[in-house]
Amino acid sequence: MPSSKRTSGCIPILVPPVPILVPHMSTEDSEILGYEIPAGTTLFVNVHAIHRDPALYERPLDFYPERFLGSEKDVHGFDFDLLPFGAGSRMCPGKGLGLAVVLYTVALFIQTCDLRLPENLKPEDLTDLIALRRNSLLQALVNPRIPKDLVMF
Ligand code: HEM
Repeated sequence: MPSSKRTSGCIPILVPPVPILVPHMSTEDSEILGYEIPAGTTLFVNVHAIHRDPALYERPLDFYPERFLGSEKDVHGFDFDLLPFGAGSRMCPGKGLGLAVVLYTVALFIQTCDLRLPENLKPEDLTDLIALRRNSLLQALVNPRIPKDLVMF
């Protein structure tokens, strides 16, 4: 599997950090789903809605990263149903750095800490928390399991 195909599952798609892409402008007259879009129209792409569309994703609201195992979809702007970094000439120029930082941070946490839920939370509550809905705080008990002088955060 080429390395570019391995990154899709790392990115939270349920609540994309940029839910509506930066404004794009159509450069020519076009028609999308029966809507006429004249050249020069300012367009807002609602990635938040695309990533929750049950026509595109089975069980879209579930935290279910395995959905990408064996999938050919990637986050590099060619699959228009998976656009955490946008697409085209205005696509996120920090994509490589963003992917590396997310991967590094998650790997560091898993390698160096035991993560547990507080007693008042059950694993099934985790879906809401991982989805980072605005009204719920992410709560976790974090215990370093390497010597304190090696902890870098
Ligand atoms: C996981 C991390 C990140 C995500 C999910 C993300 C997502 C996005 C998205 C969706 C856009 C709009 C693209 C479009 O409209 O087609 C964007 C634009 C942009 N991002 Fe990121 N980004 C991330 C990290 C970064 C980093 C690390 C940098 C800089 C070091 C960065 C700099 C920018 C800039 C400058 C734009 C505007 C590009 C333009 O308008 O031409 N991003 N980002």
